[in-house]
Amino acid sequence: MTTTQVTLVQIDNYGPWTVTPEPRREADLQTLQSRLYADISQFVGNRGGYVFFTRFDNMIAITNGLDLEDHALLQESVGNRYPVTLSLGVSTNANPVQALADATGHVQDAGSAQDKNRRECLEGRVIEGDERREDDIQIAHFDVVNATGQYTDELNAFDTFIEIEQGYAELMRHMRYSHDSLSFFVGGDNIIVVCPDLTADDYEEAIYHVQEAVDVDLQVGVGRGTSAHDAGFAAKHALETCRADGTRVELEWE
Ligand SMILES: Nc1nc2c(ncn2[C@@H]2O[C@H](COP(=O)(O)OP(=O)(O)OP(=O)(O)O)[C@@H](O)[C@H]2O)c(=O)[nH]1
Repeated sequence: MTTTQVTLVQIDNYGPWTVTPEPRREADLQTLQSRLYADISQFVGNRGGYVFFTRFDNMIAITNGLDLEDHALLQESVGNRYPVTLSLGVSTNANPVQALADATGHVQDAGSAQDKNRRECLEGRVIEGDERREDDIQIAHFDVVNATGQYTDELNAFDTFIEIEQGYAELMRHMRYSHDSLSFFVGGDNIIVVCPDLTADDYEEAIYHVQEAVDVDLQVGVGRGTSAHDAGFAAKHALETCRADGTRVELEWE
């Protein structure tokens, strides 16, 4: 059974900061947000985790393998180098949506996202080292079948973007409400989904749903592992099997 450890990363009091003493240049905010994301991705990734940029002011990380000291070090390092600070909430659950809900609750209980007195809160619990198992994380790596031939080489870049985003929007809602899973667009035509113990039939059903709803054709490789990296890497290999064999769903462990 999966045990996903999820960390909500929230920039403290960011909204007011972006307009104090007057609105800041948008390009500077975009640069700050993408550099901060890159730094957090490197920190978490070096420890086997994944972080997804989501809204940039709130990011969601899969942190199996990171303990509370790691989280505190991330806060200290960002606080030393950026004009903003981070609050972190951590939780674990077999259901990734529930883990994220609990992690979010920890941060919300510490104060509003726009409370100037809430800074660098770190709340929650992590999986202890001796409780870690090989099937703690299940990750599905989806991509659009032949996105290059269907869209990239055919449509203008914005119309391609609309098609890919439509597929993402439909998949993310379906996986959230029908399969307790968290889906994240990661670039190109790729979507990484953090799942509980789903079966091949569940993935077939999701692909069929997206096809019917928005006419976007997906394939998926699924992997398991102790960390997000292990599971995600196995998922990438399974996706290569889809590409080689022309199949739509491949589970790395079957
Ligand atoms: N984040 C991420 N992006 C990827 C990955 N693989 C491919 N991409 C992106 O997806 C785009 C399209 O590449 P592919 O998915 O290989 O191309 P395709 O035309 O859909 O071909 P098939 O997937 O073989 O059907 C690339 O330009 C990259 O931006 C990956 O593992 N991770």
